[in-house]
Amino acid sequence: MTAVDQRPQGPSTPSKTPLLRARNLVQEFPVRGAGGVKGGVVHAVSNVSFDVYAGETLGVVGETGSGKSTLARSVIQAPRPKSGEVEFQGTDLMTLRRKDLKQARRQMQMVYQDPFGSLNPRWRISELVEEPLVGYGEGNASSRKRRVEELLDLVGLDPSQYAKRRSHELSGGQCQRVAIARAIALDPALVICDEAVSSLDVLIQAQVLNLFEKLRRELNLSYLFIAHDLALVKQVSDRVAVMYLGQLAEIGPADGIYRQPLHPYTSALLDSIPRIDPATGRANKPVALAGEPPSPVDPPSGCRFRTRCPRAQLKCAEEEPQLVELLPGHQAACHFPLTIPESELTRRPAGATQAAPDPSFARG
Ligand SMILES: Nc1ncnc2c1ncn2[C@@H]1O[C@H](COP(=O)(O)OP(=O)(O)OP(=O)(O)O)[C@@H](O)[C@H]1O
Repeated sequence: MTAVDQRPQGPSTPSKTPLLRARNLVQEFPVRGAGGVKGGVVHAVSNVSFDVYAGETLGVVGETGSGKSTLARSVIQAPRPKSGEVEFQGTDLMTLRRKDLKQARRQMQMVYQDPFGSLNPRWRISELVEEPLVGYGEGNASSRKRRVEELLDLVGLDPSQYAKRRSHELSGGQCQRVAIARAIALDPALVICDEAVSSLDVLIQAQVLNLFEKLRRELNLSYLFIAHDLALVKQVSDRVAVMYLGQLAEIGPADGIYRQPLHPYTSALLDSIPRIDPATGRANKPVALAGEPPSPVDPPSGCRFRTRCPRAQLKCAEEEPQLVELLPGHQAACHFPLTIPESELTRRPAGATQAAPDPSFARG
């Protein structure tokens, strides 16, 4: 993968040094066959590189099983990736010892999908929010009590009403606010949201997304925001990374990705959701993405998307496409990217043409 500068462009550029720098991340899991016999590996994340800048939200989208959660867990080294580089606030996480990793993890917190499952039902809300502070030896009982009240206020839960309750007395949205209070308790720089609003209904989703945005402004947070819902990711992200079968298909400014997708996979994903074309203002007719992703145990040679790609040619089976910057700050890994207007073109990958595709090469 070409390690080009992924700095976000334009006036919203929050900072020039990446807060998080991931390069060529690889994560694989052994597969057990019948009787526990070793049977190959799941290529869950293969050579993924990206940056997250201070104050920005990088959205990560892709079908189920594309490796989004594994990518997030690889970043926080849980478990450590098989290979690659992860640099956070200038520190190489891959070589840190357990004790130092714990310190680094103060600054990188996760919010998960299941708001109920992530909270111990026997504990009071105040104890749940206090737990990370206790775990890192922060303050004393009275300073922690004040901090817990401040945190509950920050996430929109009145401490006098909620501190003494338990999670089963709260709604899904309120539980997710508690999970967010826990995540920000130690003043992190990065919060990784793994489908953090996916289980909430639309109205509550909007409220929790507003909360994320408010916290980003007030606490100068950065987010790695993982979701399979493209519309939702667009709403919150400065930039978006599109994953397919463990690899990045495309990464770029959110507006660019949605207005001018370069990778046929991104385009197919966008076609599969009801949306308004920003250029024409017209609603599309959603078209389901054909076929199933191939097995990550035995991914296709060359481009992993070629078996479902209407533009595939022989080259796609023979050569793995590298991420190449085709528009400012906008990269795609495709030998035959979608047409780019001449006026917007920055650089074409060597040998790529816009020739008519031959789908007969789209074989598994
Ligand atoms: N611990 C594990 N052991 C074996 N395989 C795993 C493990 N964790 C993930 N995988 C596999 O790795 C691939 C990527 O999974 P991952 O959960 O990262 O995808 P995802 O994009 O987050 O999917 P979803 O949207 O469904 O959460 C899948 O094929 C999954 O089955």
